[in-house]
Order: sequence, then structure tokens, then C-alpha cells
Amino acid sequence: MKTVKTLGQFIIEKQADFPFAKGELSRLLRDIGIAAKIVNREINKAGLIDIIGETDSVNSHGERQKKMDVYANEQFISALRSGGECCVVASEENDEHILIESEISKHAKYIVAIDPLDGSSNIDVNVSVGTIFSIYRRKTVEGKATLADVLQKGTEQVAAGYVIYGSSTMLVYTTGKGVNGFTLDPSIGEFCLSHPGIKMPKDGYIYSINEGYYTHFPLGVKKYIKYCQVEDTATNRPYTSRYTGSMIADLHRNLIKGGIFLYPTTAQYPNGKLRLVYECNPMAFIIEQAGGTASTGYDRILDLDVDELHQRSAIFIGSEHMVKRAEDFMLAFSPQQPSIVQHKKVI
Ligand SMILES: O=P(O)(O)OC[C@H]1O[C@](O)(COP(=O)(O)O)[C@@H](O)[C@@H]1O
Ligand SMILES: [Mg+2]
Ligand SMILES: [Mg+2]
Repeated sequence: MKTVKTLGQFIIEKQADFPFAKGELSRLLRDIGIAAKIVNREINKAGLIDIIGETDSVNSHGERQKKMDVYANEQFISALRSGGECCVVASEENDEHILIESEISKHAKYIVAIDPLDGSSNIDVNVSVGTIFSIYRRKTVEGKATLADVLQKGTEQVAAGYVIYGSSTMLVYTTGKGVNGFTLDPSIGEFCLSHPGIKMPKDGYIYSINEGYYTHFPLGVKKYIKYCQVEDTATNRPYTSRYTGSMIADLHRNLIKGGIFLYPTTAQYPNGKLRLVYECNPMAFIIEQAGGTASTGYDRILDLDVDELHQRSAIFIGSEHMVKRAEDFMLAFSPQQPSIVQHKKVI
């Protein structure tokens, strides 16, 4: 009889990997799991309750907030506030970072950056959406945590994960020792280990990019898209184009099957659209831990300096060989002096 291992049991078991662990990170991951279940309950019945549609408020990105953006944001912040292990929350839906100043959190040392609902444009049309989270240990020890504690490089993450609300609901995370996936079993209300030790295929034949912006992409990206579409059975081309409009859904599919997701710079988003602190860095950590690669097309995402809470970045992320190939096209056709990493290979 196959035994079930719940997220809670797995986290406790893995705590042994960290000799000095006192259980704070375990409890923080538990709190995120609880909020994910509450949000999942509402998403599953989105069409039946008044959670469809937009609010009147606009977030700092100039986007009209969806009712579910606000609901998910409130649920995660409230779970982190009452759990006692988080001292600052940085959320896509809040202009500023939020200091958690409750009695229970006065010794809390963890920072949580979060995209409460990823793929918001899909919530009203029943396409998979997600939640993305990134966890850091605070740098400043005395007094209140500050913005500096939030603006740490991606390499400083102690954990990162996402929840995908799709045909099933899964929570996938890493603490820097591999990537594991848990599927929510509604009958027992628990996330159960279903995808232990996820490894991303080194190569694949799926590319994900919003080709509607083709004319606004750098030449290197245009050339790479053409490369994906050329007939060449020896290299599995033409690749298949898959783009859902939910970064989490596209990355989760590619993590399992292999593939590449690109959101490069465009005329509308000269620095890229996706946000470094709570979208690019956590996904880069997970994908790298699964054996994939994540860059701006030039530089490693996790090495990027973080200057602003809602800073944007171009992102090329996925199977190692596919991202390398796309980077080679950028170097050949859209040369830019890489600020951090020197690339050797040129086509
Ligand atoms: O519609 P576009 O420009 O292709 O953008 C889609 C991208 O924007 C996002 O929806 C941005 O995330 P949010 O929904 O959290 O704002 C990504 O999930 C997705 O990959
Ligand atoms: Mg998002
Ligand atoms: Mg969002």
C-alpha cells in the first residue's frame, strides 16, 4: 500500500538537513501552505462567488487589481502575520514593503516576497493561475527590518516556491537542496508528496513567448523564434509553441516536460515585464535547482543587483541547452556588454 507523505511531514523530515534549524522555516512554509489552501478553495469556485472581476483600485504597476489579487494578497499576509516567523512581506499588490510588527513576530527573521496571484488576466476565464513566494533571512539584526533586507540578490534566497491552481493544485518548492512537488488531496485537505526530486530535462521542444509582441522584440529573440520554427526533425524542430499568459502555468509545464519561457524586453517594457523580487528570482532559484537555467539573455538572473522592490527584468528561463541557444542568438544579433557574466560561446 503506497504511503502518503504530507508537506508538513516532509518539511519536518527535511529539517534534519539543516543542523542548526529551530523549525522557524518549517513553520513559515506551513503557514504558506495553509494560505494556499484557503485561496485554492475560493479559486475553485471562482464562478459561483463574487470574486470574479476587477476592483476599483490600481496597483503600483498601473494594473487594475482583480478581486482575487486582493483576496489572495490578504490571505497570505494574514497567514504570515499570525504565523510569527515573518518580519517583512513584500508583495506585488503593495507599493511598499509591509513590516509585521505583532508580538508573536518580534523575533522573526524571515522576509517573504510574494506574487499572491500570478496570471491574474486568466482568473476570470478558468485558465491556471498561481502564487509565487521567495524567502530570505533578514540581514539587519538590530531594530526593525528595513527595505535593505528585502532588496537582496536572488542568490541569497533560503527558499522559494509556487502554488499552481490548475486541473489539480500543486505546491512546488526548494530550500536549495533540490525541488519537490506536492499535490493537494482535497479529501484529506493536505498537500501530499507527488513529485519528489523534480529534474528539468536538459533539452525540450516547447517554447513559450507572447508572439503578439514579435515586432517589438530584440533581433536576437526574433532570430531565436525563427530558429524554433524551422523544419529540422534531427533537432525536434519546429518546436511547439505554448503560451498561457500565466508565467506559473508555462514554467510548471516546461519544468516537467522541458522547454523555454521568454519574456524579453519590448517597446512597452524596455526592462522586461516580469518583476525580479517576487517573479524572476524565485522561479530562477527553483529552475536552477531542478537543473535548468535562468538569465536576462545575457546575465544570470540570481546574480542581478536588486535596487527596487518592483524592479523588472527580461527573463529567459528553462531547459539548459535551450536557454544557452537563445543566449547565443542574443550575443550574435543583439550584442550587449554583459554587466556580470562573460559569455564565451558565439555562433
Ligand atoms: O499578457 P502578457 O504581456 O503576455 O503577460 C503575461 C505575463 O504577465 C503575468 O500575468 C504577470 O503576472 P501577474 O499576473 O502576477 O501580474 C505573467 O503571469 C504572465 O506570464
Ligand atoms: Mg505574476
Ligand atoms: Mg500577480
